[in-house]
Amino acid sequence: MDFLHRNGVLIIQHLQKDYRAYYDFLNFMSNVGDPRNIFSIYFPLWFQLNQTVGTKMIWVAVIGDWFNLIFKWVLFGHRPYWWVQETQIYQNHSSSCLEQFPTTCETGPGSPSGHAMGSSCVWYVMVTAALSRSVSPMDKFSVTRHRYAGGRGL
Ligand SMILES: O=P(O)(O)OC[C@H]1O[C@@H](O)[C@H](O)[C@@H](O)[C@@H]1O
Repeated sequence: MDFLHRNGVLIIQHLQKDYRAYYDFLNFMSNVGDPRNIFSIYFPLWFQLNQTVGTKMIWVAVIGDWFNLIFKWVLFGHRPYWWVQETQIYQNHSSSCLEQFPTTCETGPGSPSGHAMGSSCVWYVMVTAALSRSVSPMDKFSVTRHRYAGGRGL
């Protein structure tokens, strides 16, 4: 497991150092996808616009959270932010310093990340809903054009 955590820390450091310029964008994406928005914003909003998408949203929240809870019980994983402080593998106090953010200050088991699971589900439902809304008018147009061309024997 130490191998996995050590590489996780390296990846976090790489992201925190080399992608600092994208901080605002990544933070925005993370906040928009925050699963807590499902109940207060996305479900009521999407249910008015499209009941199927609204229902999908609520199922994603319930099933996703349930799976995350089960996985957390089974894996009971460390969080990188406390693992770097406690592990003995870094010699002479050379442990890495990781920057913390309000969303990473959690006290429960860290693996798998509920935020990552929830956000990807939220983004998946919203992007597929947006794509199907934008693709449908084009499909209707091409079907109409095909029929028109067929009717004229073209
Ligand atoms: O399991 P993680 O990654 O710490 O994320 C859990 C947290 O994810 C956040 O997105 C939710 O708003 C919190 O309610 C939740 O506790």
